[in-house]
Amino acid sequence: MQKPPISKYRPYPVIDLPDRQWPSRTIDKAPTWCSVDLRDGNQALAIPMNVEEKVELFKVLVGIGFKEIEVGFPSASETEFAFLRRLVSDNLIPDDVTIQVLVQCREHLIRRTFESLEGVKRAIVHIYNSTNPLQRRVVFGSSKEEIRDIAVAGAKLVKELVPTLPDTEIVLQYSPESYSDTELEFSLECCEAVCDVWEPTPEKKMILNLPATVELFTPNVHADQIEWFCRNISRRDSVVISLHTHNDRGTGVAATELGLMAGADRVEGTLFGNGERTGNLDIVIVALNMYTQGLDPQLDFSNLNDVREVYERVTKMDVHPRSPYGGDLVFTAFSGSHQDAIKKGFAQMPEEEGALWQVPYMTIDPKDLGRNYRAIIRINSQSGKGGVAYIMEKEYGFNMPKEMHKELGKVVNAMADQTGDEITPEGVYECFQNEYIKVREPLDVIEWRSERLNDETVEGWAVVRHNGEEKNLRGVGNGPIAAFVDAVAGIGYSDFELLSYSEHSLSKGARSEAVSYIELKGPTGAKCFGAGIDTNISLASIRGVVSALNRLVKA
Ligand SMILES: CC(=O)SCCNC(=O)CCNC(=O)[C@H](O)C(C)(C)COP(=O)(O)OP(=O)(O)OC[C@H]1O[C@@H](n2cnc3c(N)ncnc32)[C@H](O)[C@@H]1OP(=O)(O)O
Ligand SMILES: CC(C)C(=O)C(=O)O
Repeated sequence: MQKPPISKYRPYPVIDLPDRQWPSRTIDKAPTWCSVDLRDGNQALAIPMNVEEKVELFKVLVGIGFKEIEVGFPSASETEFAFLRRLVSDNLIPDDVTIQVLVQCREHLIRRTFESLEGVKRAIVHIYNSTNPLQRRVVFGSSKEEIRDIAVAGAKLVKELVPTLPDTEIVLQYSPESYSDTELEFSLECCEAVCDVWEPTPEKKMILNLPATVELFTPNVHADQIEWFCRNISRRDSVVISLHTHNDRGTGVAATELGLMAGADRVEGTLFGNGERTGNLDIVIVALNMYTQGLDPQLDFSNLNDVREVYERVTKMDVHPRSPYGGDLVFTAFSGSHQDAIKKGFAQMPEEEGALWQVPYMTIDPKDLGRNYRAIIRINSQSGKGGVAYIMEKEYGFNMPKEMHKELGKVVNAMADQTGDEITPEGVYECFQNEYIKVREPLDVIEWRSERLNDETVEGWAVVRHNGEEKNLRGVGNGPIAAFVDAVAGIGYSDFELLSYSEHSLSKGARSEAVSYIELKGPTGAKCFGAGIDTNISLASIRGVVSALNRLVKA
C-alpha cells in the first residue's frame, strides 16, 4: 500500500443536498423486486448455467414470489436465447410474472433480443449504456452528447420494434450504467432523453434503473444520489425508479435500504448476493430484514434451505456460513453466555403462534425460514453449562435439574478444552453416559425388588456387586430409595445425605424409559449428582443413587 500522502486514490465528492429527506424516512412497504440471478448472477459465473439449470432456478424464483425476473441476455449466446425460447415453448412464465431481458444499445443485439421474445405476454426490455466519465473516455472514446445519443438510438429502435410483437406488452427499462459514478446532471440528461423517446405516462410507466454498478462510497451518498434523482426527474409519476446495487465496499444491502428510504420503488438483486466481483445486492437479506421489522416482504423464504440447495447446485457457488439468514452458522451460538440467553429465551417464549419473537441474539425465528433448531447451540471450549443442558434437553429429552447443569457443563468443557474440537451432540451425550450412567464401580446394582408393607414402610432387596463381589442386601425405609439407602448402609455407605431427587420419563428414543436425578452430600460436605435410566421407574431411581454414590467416592 502507498504510504501517505496517498495520491493513488481520492475521495468521491459528496452531494450537495442539505435538505435531504431520506434520513428521517422509514421503509414501510416492500418494493417491486426483480431478480437478476439469471442474468447478472449468471454472467459472473465461471461456468454459466445451462438451460436446464436456468429453468430450475427460474422455477425457484417464481416459487419465492418474484413478479419480475431478468431471464438473461438473449442476444449474448445460443444458450441464453434457447433458455428464453424454452420458457415460452414450455409455457413456464406464469401470467403474473414479467420477464426482463437485457441488451446493449446496439442494433443487431436489440433486433436479436426481439426475436427471442416472440410469444411472451409481457416483457421488460432493458437497455443500458455506460455513462460515467471514465468509461466515456476509455471504453467509448465519446463525448457526453454521443453517449446520450447511444441511449436515445437504443430507445428509438426498441420503440420501432414494438409493433413486430403485437401480442407482447413491452415495458422499456433504461439504465445509465454506472449511475453511481456519473455526474448526476448527465445521468438525468440521458434518462430524460430516453423518456422523451418512450413518452411514459402514469398508466404506462417505464423503468429508470440507477445502478451502483461499482460501489464507490458510503450508502448515504447513494441515498443522496437517489433522492436527488427522484426530485429532479421531470416525469416522476410516469417512471419507476429502480435500484441495482453491487457490493464492492460490502455495503450493498445498506445502500439499497437507504435508497428505498430515498424514494426508489423497485429493487434488482440476486439470491445470496451472487454477481460480478463482490456480488449484486443480496435480496434475501433485504427482504428478510423487512420481515424482521414486521413488514410483509412479499417474497416467501419459508424454505430457505431448499432455495439455497438449488442455488448452490446450479451456480456452483457456496453460501458463506455467516451469510445473514441463509448461512450455516447464523443461528448457531458457541459461546456460553449466548447459549444461556438463547436457552432462557426459548424457554420463555409463549407457545401461541404469532407471539412476539423475543429470543436474545436471534433476530428471526429459524423456523420461519424452514430452518430447524438443531444447530442453534453447538459446543466447544467457549461454551457453558446452559448450552450443554440445551443439547441434552432438545436432542435427548433430558431435563436435568438446574444445579446439575454446572457439573455436566464442566465435564464437557474440559473435554472440549482438551481436544480443542467441537463436541457434537452425540459427544455431549457420550460424556453424560460416561459420567453418570456407565459408572458401575465400586458399586453396581444387579437386581432390585421392593414391597410396600404399610403406609410408612417399604422393604427392599438388592443384589449388588461391590468391589467385584456380589452381595445380597436388605433394607427398609419410607420409600424405595430410603429402603435402598438403608440396604447399602450395610456395606459401608452410611455417611451421606440425600439432598434432592427428581425423575421424568424419556420421550425420545425407542423404548419408554425413565431417568432419575439424585443429589447426595458426602461426609466431607461435597455434593454430587447421579443419574439412572431404566424402563422400571423404581430401578431408575436406585441406579441414580448408585451413580451418585460412585461419583461421590470418586470425588
Ligand atoms: C454492468 C453490466 O453487468 S452490463 C452487462 C454485461 N453483460 C455481458 O456483457 C454479458 C453478455 N455479453 C456478451 O455476450 C457480449 O459482450 C455481447 C454479445 C453483448 C457483445 O459481444 P461483442 O460485440 O463480441 O463484444 P464486446 O462486448 O466486447 O463489445 C464491445 C463493444 O460494444 C460497445 N458497447 C459496450 N456496451 C455497450 C452498450 N451498452 N451500448 C452500446 N455499445 C456498447 C463497446 O463500446 C465496444 O465497442 P467497440 O467494438 O466499438 O469498441
Ligand atoms: C446493466 C446494469 C443494470 C448492470 O448490471 C449494472 O450496472 O451493474
